Amino acid sequence: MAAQLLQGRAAKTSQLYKDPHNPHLYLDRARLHEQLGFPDLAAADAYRALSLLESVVDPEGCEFHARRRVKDPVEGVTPPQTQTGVPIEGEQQEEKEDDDDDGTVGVTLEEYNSLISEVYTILVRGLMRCGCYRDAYEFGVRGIGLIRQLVHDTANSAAHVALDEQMERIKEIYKSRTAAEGNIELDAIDSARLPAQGSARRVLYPWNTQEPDRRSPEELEFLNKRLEKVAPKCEVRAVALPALHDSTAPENADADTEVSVQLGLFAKEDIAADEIILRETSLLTATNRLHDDLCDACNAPLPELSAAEPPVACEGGCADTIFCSQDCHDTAQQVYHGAICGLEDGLESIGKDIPDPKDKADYLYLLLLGRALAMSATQDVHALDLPEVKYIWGDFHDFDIDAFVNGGDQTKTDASGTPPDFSLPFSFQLNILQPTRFLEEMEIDPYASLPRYDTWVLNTLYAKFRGTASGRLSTWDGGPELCAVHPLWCLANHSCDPNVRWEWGGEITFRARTNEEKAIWTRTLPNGQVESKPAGAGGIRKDTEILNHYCDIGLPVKERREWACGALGGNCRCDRCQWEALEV
Ligand SMILES: C[S@@+](CC[C@H](N)C(=O)[O-])C[C@H]1O[C@@H](n2cnc3c(N)ncnc32)[C@H](O)[C@@H]1O
Repeated sequence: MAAQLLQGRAAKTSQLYKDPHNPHLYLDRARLHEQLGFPDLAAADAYRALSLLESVVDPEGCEFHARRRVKDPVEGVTPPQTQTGVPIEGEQQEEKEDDDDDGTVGVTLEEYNSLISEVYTILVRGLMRCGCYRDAYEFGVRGIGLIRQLVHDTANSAAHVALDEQMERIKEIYKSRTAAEGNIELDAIDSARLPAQGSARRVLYPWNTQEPDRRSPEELEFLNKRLEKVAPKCEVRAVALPALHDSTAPENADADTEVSVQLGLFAKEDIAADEIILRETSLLTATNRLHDDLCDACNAPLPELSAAEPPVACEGGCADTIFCSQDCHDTAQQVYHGAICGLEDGLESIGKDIPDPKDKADYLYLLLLGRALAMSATQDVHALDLPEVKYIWGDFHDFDIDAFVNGGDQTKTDASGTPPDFSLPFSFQLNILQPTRFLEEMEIDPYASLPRYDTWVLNTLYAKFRGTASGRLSTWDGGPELCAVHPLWCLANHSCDPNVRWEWGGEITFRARTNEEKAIWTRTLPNGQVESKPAGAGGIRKDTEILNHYCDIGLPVKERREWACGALGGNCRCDRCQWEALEV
C-alpha cells in the first residue's frame, strides 16, 4: 500500500518537473503526501497550488501564473489527465486559443473554482497536524470566507465542514493559552497568541537518493582523504554510541542497551597537550547582523581600511558585501556569491532584524539555508550534494511508513496535538514561505526549480544543520548571531569530559586539552557528601576518540544535559554525566 502511494508520488513529481506551474498536480501530490504521513509536505504543495491559483483571479499581482500542459513536450501528445483535471465545458476550444508554443494553457476560472476549496482544506489540515496553529488559523479564516462566496449551501460543502472543524480546534487551543472562555468568535482570536512554530518528521525520505552510505569503506576513505588536509593526525571511523532519542522521557531513563552506529573522529597517533589538531574553514556560514563588520565569506573580522591588505568590496557592486581578503572575495564568487551578485537589496531583507529574540536561532538556520541555496545555484549542484552538506549527520528518526499507511499510528498525538515523533522544528514561515522568497529574490522560479529545491530537500537541509551547526553569541545581547557548518569538525562526538577545546574565528580549530583544562568530576551522594574524581591527563593517545563538547562543561550535570539535549537528540549519557547523576 505504501509502495503504491510512493510510486504515485514519484509519478506525480515527474509530471510536475515537466509541468511545474500546474496547480492540479500540486494538489494531487499534496493528497499523496498527506496519505503518506507528511502533512508538512502536503501543506507546502497545497500552498504552491494556492499561490498559482491566485494568479487566475489576480494575474497582475502574481509573478508566476497557473498554466497546465496540454501536450507532452517531447512526444507532442496530451499527457494523462490529473485526478482533479476533470474536463471542463468549452475547454477544447479555449485550449486552441490559449495554447502558445510551450504546449501549455492558462488555468481557467472554472478550474480555480473546482480546486480552491480542497487546496485550503489540505493546507490548513497540514499546518494543524504540524502544530503551526497561527498560520493554520490565518488560512482557515481566508478559506472559509472564500468558500462562503463560492458555495451557497455551506452546510453541504465538505471543505467548509472540514475547515470549520479545524477552526473549532483552534478555538480550543486558543482558550487553553489565553484567559478566553466559553463560546468565542473566530474573528475575536488574536493570532499572535497562537504558536507559529510546529514540527515535522525528521526522516530520511524514502525517495532521497542523495544520502550516501557514510559507513561504507569507499565513503570513509573519501572522508579521510578530505580530513587529511585539515586534521592530518585524525581519522574518521565508525563508532557505536548510546541511542539517545526519547531518553528524556522518564520511562526511558534506564534504556541503556540500544546503540546507534555513527561516525566519530579518532587520533591516528599520540597528540601532545595544547597541540592544534584540526583547522577547518567553511563558507557555509550565516549571520543575522545587518551591515556587518565581518567578512561575508568566512565571518572573520574585517581588516582596518588603512591596513596593508584592506577589505575587498564585491566587484559586482553589492554595497554591503565586503570580504576580508581578495582570496575570500574570489572564493566567494565561485562558491556562493556568483548566483546572488547584484541581488543584495532584495536578499538582505530576509531573515535579519528579528524582533522576537526567541526566534533568532531559528532564523539563523534559515539564513544558513539561504547560503546553501546560493551555493547550489552558483556551483550548479543539488543542495544535498554540496560537500559541506552531503556527509553530515541529519539525526533522522525511524519512520515505519507501512505501519502509518496501514493505519498504525495515525491517531497518536501528544498533549499539543502533534505526533511525538515529529522532531524537526517546522513552520510555515521558515520551511515554506521564506525559502520561496529566497528563490524569487535569487531570480529562480521556485516551481520550475522543484527538482533542486523541493520542500523535502529544504527539510533535509534543516535536519542536517540543526544537528551540526556551531553558533556564536552576540557580545551585545547574548543572543545567537553567527552560525556555521564545518563538515569535518562536526564529525566529532560529545563528552562532558572532552579531550579538545574548540575555537572559531575565521577558521574553526580543535586544540588538545592540557592537564589543567580537563574536567573535574563532582557529585553529591545521597548522604550529602560531595565526592570528586581527579581530572584525567591532557593530550590524546593514539586510537582514542576525539571528544568535543556541545555545552559548557563547567555547569552541573542537570544543566549540562538540558543545554546539550537539542544537539544530542536526548539526555547525555557520557561517563561523567552518568557518574555525576549517580547512575553508575
Ligand atoms: C555533530 S554530530 C556528531 C557526529 C555524528 N556522530 C556523525 O556520525 O556524523 C551529533 C550527533 O552525534 C551523536 N552523538 C554525539 N555525541 C554523542 C554522545 N556522547 N552520546 C550519544 N550520541 C552522541 C548524536 O546522535 C548527535 O545528534
